[in-house]
Amino acid sequence: MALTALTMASMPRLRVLGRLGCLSSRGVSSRSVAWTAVRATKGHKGPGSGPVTAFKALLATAGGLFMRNRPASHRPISSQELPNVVSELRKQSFILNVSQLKPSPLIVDADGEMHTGHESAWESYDLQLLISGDAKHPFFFLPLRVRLRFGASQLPDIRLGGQLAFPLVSRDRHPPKAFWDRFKASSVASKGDPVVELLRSLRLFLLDPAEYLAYTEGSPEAKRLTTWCRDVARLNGQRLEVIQKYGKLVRHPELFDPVSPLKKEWFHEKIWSFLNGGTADWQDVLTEHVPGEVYSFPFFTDEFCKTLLEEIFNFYDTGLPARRPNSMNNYGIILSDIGLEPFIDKLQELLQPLGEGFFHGPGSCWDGHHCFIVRYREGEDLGLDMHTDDSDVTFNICLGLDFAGAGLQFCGAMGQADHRKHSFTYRHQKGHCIVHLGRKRHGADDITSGERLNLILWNHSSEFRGSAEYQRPAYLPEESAPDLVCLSYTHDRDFGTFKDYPKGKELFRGRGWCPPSQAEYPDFKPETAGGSWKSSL
Ligand SMILES: O=C(O)CCC(=O)C(=O)O
Ligand SMILES: [Fe+2]
Repeated sequence: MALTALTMASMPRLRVLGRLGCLSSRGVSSRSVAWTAVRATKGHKGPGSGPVTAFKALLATAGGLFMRNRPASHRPISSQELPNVVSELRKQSFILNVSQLKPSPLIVDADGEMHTGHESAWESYDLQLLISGDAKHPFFFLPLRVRLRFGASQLPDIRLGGQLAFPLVSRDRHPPKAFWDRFKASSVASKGDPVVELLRSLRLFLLDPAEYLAYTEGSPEAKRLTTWCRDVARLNGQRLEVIQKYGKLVRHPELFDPVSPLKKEWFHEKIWSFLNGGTADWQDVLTEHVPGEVYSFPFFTDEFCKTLLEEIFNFYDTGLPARRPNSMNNYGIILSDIGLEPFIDKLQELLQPLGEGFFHGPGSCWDGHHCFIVRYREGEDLGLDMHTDDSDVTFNICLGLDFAGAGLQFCGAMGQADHRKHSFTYRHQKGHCIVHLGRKRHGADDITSGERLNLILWNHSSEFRGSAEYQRPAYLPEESAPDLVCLSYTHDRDFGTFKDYPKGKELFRGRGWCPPSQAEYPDFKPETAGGSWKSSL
């Protein structure tokens, strides 16, 4: 009862979050959106108010199910039925975990506008599940995260989490039309509990799409599917071989368990309590460095940093091959490539309320991630050029070791007039996490001594990526020449106008794209082919 009352009382504030989120797709920067959203709750002095309440509301479950009435033709699963659906799902042995039902934090409509579940035409609720794979399957051997969204249509919308290593599943994470057609045509759709049957069928489809879809042998669809399955198996082959080999050599097996929850003792007490419904004010737990844009907080304990580093060094010692996290990083490793995908899933789930609270839109409904270790030391990578991340929201956690230098420089957000204006320098501290939007320009100064390893978690939201804000972002002209610290030799067209290229990076000259021509500042001068513009005078 108390939970329902609290949730209901907080809903007008949630609507504020949502509406501002929509405005942002019409040009108001998401930075003012997130900050206003948090600030909007501040002046209100009544009980159960303030940012913590806003967070709690976001965390709250839909125990009370305050759905609006719908016309009968549009209510195949009524609000009264939803709790039964959830309890049926909880009884299924192939479903390893079922979350609480909660109002959809973000809905992107056909025009790309963003809404909350409470603003959409039909109230909408989300449920997260973990469905089991098959230990002997060539690629579906780890459990898979699935999000069900119950809304206006007869069956819930489905989005798949994880690595998307499945044939026929597109980048927006929806099962293909062929799956839905087959399911609706099959007799199981009308038997038993339709949602349980839907998930059972989804699992069968993911395990063996050819068998499930039963295309006529030799037909064009059957041939296309065979090729697709072969490509997926080939692309995943080496990754899975490494995971299986490393599975026998791991140092800390508890990190690899797909189902057991994260342990409280791995995390700093305050952030653990805050993320798990504690009563602390967010300002007591987080430091806001750039209003609405960059926050940090103590996250992993020193002991857990040590545990993670032991695992990482243990992997390096095996000599097993590892893909590099991205083109700018030569010594890191991708954590899902060594079998830590379930650990990252759990980390992402733990951190989701922070994304939702601070970055409505890019911080909502995360269903994908790219998580990796970056490593800097003498003779290897020393620092990282200015860049934006291919992430909606990034968490960056320092694991150690001892080092000096390595300031993390922040500039503006891509597409904003201050994109290349310096905003803040962060000093990494062991166990602390810094969080920012992926589109915020940042880069790491060179390490001057010692060795640094950080865990970087890039979060992706396929829901947000369907929005106009993501698909058709505004790109405003820069107001004036960039700050020197914000220049990127990899990306900028005027790097050589202001600076000499670092040794070994000269090949980037003339390859930059930033700023695009329509966003040049007054008196913009692109670099010349041979050297800096100044030296060619
Ligand atoms: O080294 C750092 O702290 C920053 C790393 C980073 O921004 C990245 O890998 O995308
Ligand atoms: Fe980055």
